[in-house]
Amino acid sequence: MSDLNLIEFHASSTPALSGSARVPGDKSISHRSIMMGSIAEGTTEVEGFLEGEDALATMNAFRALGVNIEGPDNGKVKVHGVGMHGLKAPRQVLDCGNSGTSMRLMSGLLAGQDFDCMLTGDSSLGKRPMKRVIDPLLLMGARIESQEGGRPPLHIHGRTSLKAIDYVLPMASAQVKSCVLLAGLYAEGTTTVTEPAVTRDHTERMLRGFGVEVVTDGATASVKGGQSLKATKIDVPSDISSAAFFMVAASIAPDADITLKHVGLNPTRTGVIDILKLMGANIELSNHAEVGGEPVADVRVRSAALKGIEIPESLVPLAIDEFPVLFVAAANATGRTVLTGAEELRVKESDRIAVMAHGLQKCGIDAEPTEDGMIIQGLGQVDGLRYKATSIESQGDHRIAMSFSVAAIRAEGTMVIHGAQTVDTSFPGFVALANSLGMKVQSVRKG
Ligand SMILES: O=C(O)C1=C[C@@H](OP(=O)(O)O)[C@@H](O)[C@H](O)C1
Ligand SMILES: C=C(OP(=O)(O)O)C(=O)O
Repeated sequence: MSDLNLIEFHASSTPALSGSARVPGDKSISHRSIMMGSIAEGTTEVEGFLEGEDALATMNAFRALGVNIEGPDNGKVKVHGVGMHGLKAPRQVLDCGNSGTSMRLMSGLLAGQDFDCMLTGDSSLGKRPMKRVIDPLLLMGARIESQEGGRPPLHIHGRTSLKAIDYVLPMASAQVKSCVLLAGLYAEGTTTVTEPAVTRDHTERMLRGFGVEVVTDGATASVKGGQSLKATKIDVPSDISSAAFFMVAASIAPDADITLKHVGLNPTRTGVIDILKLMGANIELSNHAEVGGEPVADVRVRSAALKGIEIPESLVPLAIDEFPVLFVAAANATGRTVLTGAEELRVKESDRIAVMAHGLQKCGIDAEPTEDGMIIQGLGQVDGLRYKATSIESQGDHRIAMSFSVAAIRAEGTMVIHGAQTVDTSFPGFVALANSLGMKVQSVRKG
């Protein structure tokens, strides 16, 4: 489905953005609420669950594993946990759709079950590397078969005797860290993961919320096998990765003042705010609170004269999903923006370096892809429209479709974005919300 052109976005420029909005729930936390709720004892109640295709793929997979899950109903979900050893062999292949998080985290959780299962996904997921989770799981004693080069589908053979490992992650990946920690719950001994740079820590936080002891010490997280999870309540904050589109939109629009409500501000996710502030963005936080172990706040963003910067590499994993839209910010900044140390962008739903550079070049922007990043010569704060609108292929990647909808704010003409149905993976209702803030995005059904 991801390769088809079922929906086109027609996006055009707008001078002003105003109002306030609450973007949907955090995708990473929504996935984890289903996974941990399923293996917990008791009923976990979730609020603010993201009803996007990725999180729904995780939900359907756990239903196929015998878990009774009620909802989603306006973001409310009830997961009737079956306990650590209550999952059942699925009768069908588990379809992870477009979602790397589903496949990588579920691999860890399923490696220690006493049944076999198959994990598959769409054509975008079919190209993504799974060797990064297979390698540590094999070290733990799991039995997993994959396609050539460690690609999906994955065949996970039941194995109830995993052994704990001390694993140093070869790349900064919260998905791999989480996969190993979830497998560690089923292993004999204490499993330790060390990361080369700070990555999102929702798994560690949520495991603690379910009563599991997770020991963290600097770059290392450890979990002892054989612990059980106790059901809890989870309030999912708004997804900062979805809010990021409007942070950039309001920064580059000539006359903008918007507020994004109840945004998750876990410090392992706030790189986008730090980077935009370094570029000169006008961002203010208020109403700080904590929900279910995760910090949240309202984020007010006003127009600003952005300037190009060298993005500090330490911020890369903390903003990993926001680079497509940060490239749009850079295109509208004065001077050169340089991103390095971001080779992980090449193995997301699309090669986000190649696809974004190509699209920006089609708009007439000087964007030079490098092996691990991009160099963008921003067009700066000239009045009026900055570059030309063009036609963009989403390449099965929601963040590409939404980033070019934002780029249209400063483009001359109508940006036509093909295959835009992919935004439903992470941001159902994107078009309505964007238009409510003053953006001009039309969703056109094809065929
Ligand atoms: O753990 C998670 O929920 C995620 C981790 C990141 O992936 P990597 O672990 O591959 O960096 C991110 O890109 C993805 O959208 C969600
Ligand atoms: C990379 C992403 O997700 P996933 O890896 O779960 O497909 C994303 O949402 O940008």
